[in-house]
Amino acid sequence: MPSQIKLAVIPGDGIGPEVVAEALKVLKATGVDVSTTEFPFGASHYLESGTILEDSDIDELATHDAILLGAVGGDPRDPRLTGGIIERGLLLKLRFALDHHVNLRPTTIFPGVTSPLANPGAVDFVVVREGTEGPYVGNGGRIRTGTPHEIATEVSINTAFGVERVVRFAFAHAMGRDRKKVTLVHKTNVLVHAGGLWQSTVDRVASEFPEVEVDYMHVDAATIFMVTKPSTFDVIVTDNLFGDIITDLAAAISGGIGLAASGNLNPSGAFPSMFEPVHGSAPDIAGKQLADPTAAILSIALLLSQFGESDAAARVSAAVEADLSARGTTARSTSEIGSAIADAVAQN
Ligand SMILES: NC(=O)C1=CN([C@@H]2O[C@H](COP(=O)(O)OP(=O)(O)OC[C@H]3O[C@@H](n4cnc5c(N)ncnc54)[C@H](O)[C@@H]3O)[C@@H](O)[C@H]2O)C=CC1
Ligand SMILES: CC(C)CC(=O)C(=O)O
Ligand SMILES: [Mg+2]
Repeated sequence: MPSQIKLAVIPGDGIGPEVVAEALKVLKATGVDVSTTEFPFGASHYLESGTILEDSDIDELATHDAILLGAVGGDPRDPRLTGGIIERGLLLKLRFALDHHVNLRPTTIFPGVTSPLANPGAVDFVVVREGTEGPYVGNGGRIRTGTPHEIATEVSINTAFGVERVVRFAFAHAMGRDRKKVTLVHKTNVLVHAGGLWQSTVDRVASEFPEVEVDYMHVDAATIFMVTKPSTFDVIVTDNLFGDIITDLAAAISGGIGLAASGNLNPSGAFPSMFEPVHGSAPDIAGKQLADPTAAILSIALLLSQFGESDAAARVSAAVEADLSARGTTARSTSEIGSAIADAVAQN
């Protein structure tokens, strides 16, 4: 573990800078020795400079111990930003280049938080989403464009190597949890090729983890059980696309997208891991101090845990829990929430 954590900070677009500012307040309040370097990448930087993320930028980011990212994605009405040019050229490019093959997304209902579910029961699961493969790799194309016979493909990539390493991570992660259960979420009844690889990999890896209970659920059914009986899940392992979709649902059932933290992990440590809220740049509320910074702040707790700073991580989580319990109905700005949590961390 480094004596000082060198953190690269990419505030990004929309509410990204607003929530990152609060996350950094809280990080500072922990007293952990962290140096921060801010990078301007995002939609505005692209519109000003014409570049999104150069290879040299990645090299520079890779000299850091970790990355904190707010969110990226510019004004959806701007024709220069269509096709997710920033999301793909910045966020996905970074995840791929820095080999963030584990996208860890914990889901829990904190005390005092109201879930929209009628009977939430116990909600405490973590989604282990594959982060470097699936249909997000850009393997596709369009032919006969502009004709009624246009063909578009978006081919999902699933390698034995890529699937096995994330499945292994999920089982190892389950071993550190009370319930020790892994559920593969996929669509093996239709996506038989990719699904077959995922299922056979889970079966093989499972034999090395006899203490772990293994389950399978089709992704459509998983969306039912996440709402009707979320206690079904402990560790979910799934591909990049399904993981993206079900973690927004997971965020919603646990009290809101503004509470959902994530880590894009490179477990080998060869590259810096990247911590970010699950949400996007939320252009509908950007610039108004309406965003909940809790997800970004909880991403700091994940970051601190990753660096063995378990005491500081626990102080951040405890301060968030206390703040959530006391929220009531009084509206507070992004900055007011961040300052309250930072003050609580500093006092503990
Ligand atoms: N990791 C990233 O950088 C991500 C970027 N995006 C990008 O963000 C842009 C907007 O995407 P959307 O699909 O609208 O998803 P979004 O997550 O930005 O917003 C969905 C809804 O949740 C609300 N919301 C999001 N974060 C919130 C917070 N912290 N507090 C309170 N409310 C919050 C928004 O106001 C909006 O109503 C797009 O350009 C998209 O591609 C989307 C998801 C992840
Ligand atoms: C914007 C996408 C590239 C990513 C996303 O929605 C996510 O990682 O949750
Ligand atoms: Mg998403």
